[in-house]
Amino acid sequence: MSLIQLKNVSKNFLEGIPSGVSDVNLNIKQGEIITILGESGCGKTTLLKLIYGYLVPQQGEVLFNGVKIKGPSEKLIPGHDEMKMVTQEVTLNLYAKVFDNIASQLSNSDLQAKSQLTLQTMEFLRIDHLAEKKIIELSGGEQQRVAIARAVITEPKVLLLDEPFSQIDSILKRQLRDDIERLSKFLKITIIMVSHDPTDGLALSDQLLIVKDGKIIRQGHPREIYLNPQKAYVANLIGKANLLKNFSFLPKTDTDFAVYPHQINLSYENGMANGIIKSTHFCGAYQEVELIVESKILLVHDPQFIPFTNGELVFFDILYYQELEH
Ligand SMILES: Nc1ncnc2c1ncn2[C@@H]1O[C@H](COP(=O)(O)OP(=O)(O)OP(=O)(O)O)[C@@H](O)[C@H]1O
Repeated sequence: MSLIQLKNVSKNFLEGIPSGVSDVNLNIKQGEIITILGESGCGKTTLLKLIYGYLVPQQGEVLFNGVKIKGPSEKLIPGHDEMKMVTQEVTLNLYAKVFDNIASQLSNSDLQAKSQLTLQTMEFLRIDHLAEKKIIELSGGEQQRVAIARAVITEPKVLLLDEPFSQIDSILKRQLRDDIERLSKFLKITIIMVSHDPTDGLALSDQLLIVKDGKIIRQGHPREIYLNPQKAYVANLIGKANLLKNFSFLPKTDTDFAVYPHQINLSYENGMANGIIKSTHFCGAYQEVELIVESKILLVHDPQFIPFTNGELVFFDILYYQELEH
């Protein structure tokens, strides 16, 4: 059975103009990690707030364990009791210590147990060394972990994270990804997060939800969606894919194709077609090359770091591509 169900849920902020989300159907099982992906303004945060009970749908219903979720006007403190939401805004007490910020979520009925659980939670999120520091003295990434610790100390069934990776560098990202996985695995918390960076979602999630213009247009395992994106929007969102349409080197067909930048091979010697180098940028594991082909730009990831010069003629081969649906 689903832990959370959205049935034909719509929330429109502006009458007559599409905004928010419309006609969303969704089932989330306990213990899953879900990532909501989509371009800016497509309705990701609105979806999260509807699940939490911060917003009330104009149509349809949101159920938790089969029971309709109450909206903010029906509750003293808005938000479902068995869920916790961590947003990008700092909701911590900036001038209080880390320990106190986290412990404040627990009652004072057993002070020893309160202290012990706070310590355990800090250890789990690897912030115990920060216990005596004030929030204002922490980096954005450290504050993020404190906010998560504060959210999970009361053992919610669901943790909603709005852009958890937005403030942190790539090393901390790995650690936070690992923490999120451990929260899901060991504490069995269902995690629903919003991200604009597809790599976070691809690495972590049991399910990706791809949102466009307020609608879930695709839902499934990251691997399945990556290998068969079906739509240009999806392919571009999750892998910066090039849309292959009306190129002379393609077979004459009505079908459009998407090709990820690493699926194009560049060479000076030969290839299926040629193009002109527009730019190259070093990106660490590869160089990102913009290639002008028949007046359009193809984005290519070249792991060989061929020392191309702008304006040069080069050949390319497409190693593999994905067929798109109409
Ligand atoms: N309180 C509100 N009043 C009016 N319009 C709103 C409100 N909240 C959101 N919207 C509009 O609804 C749409 C979806 O907003 P939402 O914040 O859910 O998008 P998002 O996908 O999370 O965007 P981003 O990635 O930029 O945070 C946007 O067009 C936004 O302007």
